[in-house]
Amino acid sequence: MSGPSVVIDRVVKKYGEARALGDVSMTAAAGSFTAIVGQSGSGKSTLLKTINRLVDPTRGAVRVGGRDVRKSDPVMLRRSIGYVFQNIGLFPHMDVAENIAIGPRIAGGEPADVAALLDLVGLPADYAGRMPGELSGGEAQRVGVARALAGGAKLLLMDEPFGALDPVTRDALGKAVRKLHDDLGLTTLMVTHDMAEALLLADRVVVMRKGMIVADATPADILAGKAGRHATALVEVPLGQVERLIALRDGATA
Ligand SMILES: Nc1ncnc2c1ncn2[C@@H]1O[C@H](COP(=O)(O)OP(=O)(O)OP(=O)(O)O)[C@@H](O)[C@H]1O
Repeated sequence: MSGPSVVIDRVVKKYGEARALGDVSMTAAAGSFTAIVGQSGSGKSTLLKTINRLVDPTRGAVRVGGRDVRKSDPVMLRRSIGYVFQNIGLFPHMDVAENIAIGPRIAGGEPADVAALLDLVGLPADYAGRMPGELSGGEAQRVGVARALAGGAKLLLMDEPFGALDPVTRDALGKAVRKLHDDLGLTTLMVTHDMAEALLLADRVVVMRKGMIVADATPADILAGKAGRHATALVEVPLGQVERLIALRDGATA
């Protein structure tokens, strides 16, 4: 069974007079991988947080699996939704196993299968006994993903999950998360600043600007320039870099 669909239906979020989201609508199909990109302050994190009720919209509705999230208790809702963010915030005084298992333990549900979860995120079983201070940034993010999935969540929200990592680790972790998404049949929404990462990992890319969605298209359509000028402008940056690198390589080998 795949993860639930997510529907954002004409959502507005105001902080006082400031409008972080203005009449935003989108649908993430069950089992899809959606990337949300856009400049700093465009509303990406706010949009993601309306799904697990860390933010309640001023107007509009959010539905997960067809159910309005306002009908769910926020704590129960968050237990059913995995959430990974930058600098994941592992508990420093607990070892990796305890960090992964904390959600199900507090909820009083089935204990987490720590060994299976470590395997799922590509960490050796003996990492269970390590303390967070003994992990690299990439390893800590892997533990964060394991913790997010420990309660059996089929919906995964990720907010700049690889933001603090070097490009090689970032690429490896991106591929690992995409594989996990496919193997477990998750629905995944990932906020990222990085258009190249979004294009390479997601089925669909949503571009935000000033609290609005200005493009919503497949990577192929965005790369073909069919998704409007804002999306095209964001693609030109990585494509331009690739072209310059290739020219540099060809110049060096000529
Ligand atoms: N709790 C809050 N109180 C007041 N304003 C807020 C709050 N959270 C976000 N904002 C404002 O809402 C707007 C959107 O913020 P948001 O964090 O969603 O953007 P973002 O696209 O995720 O940015 P970044 O990429 O920098 O994380 C910004 O102008 C921000 O200052």
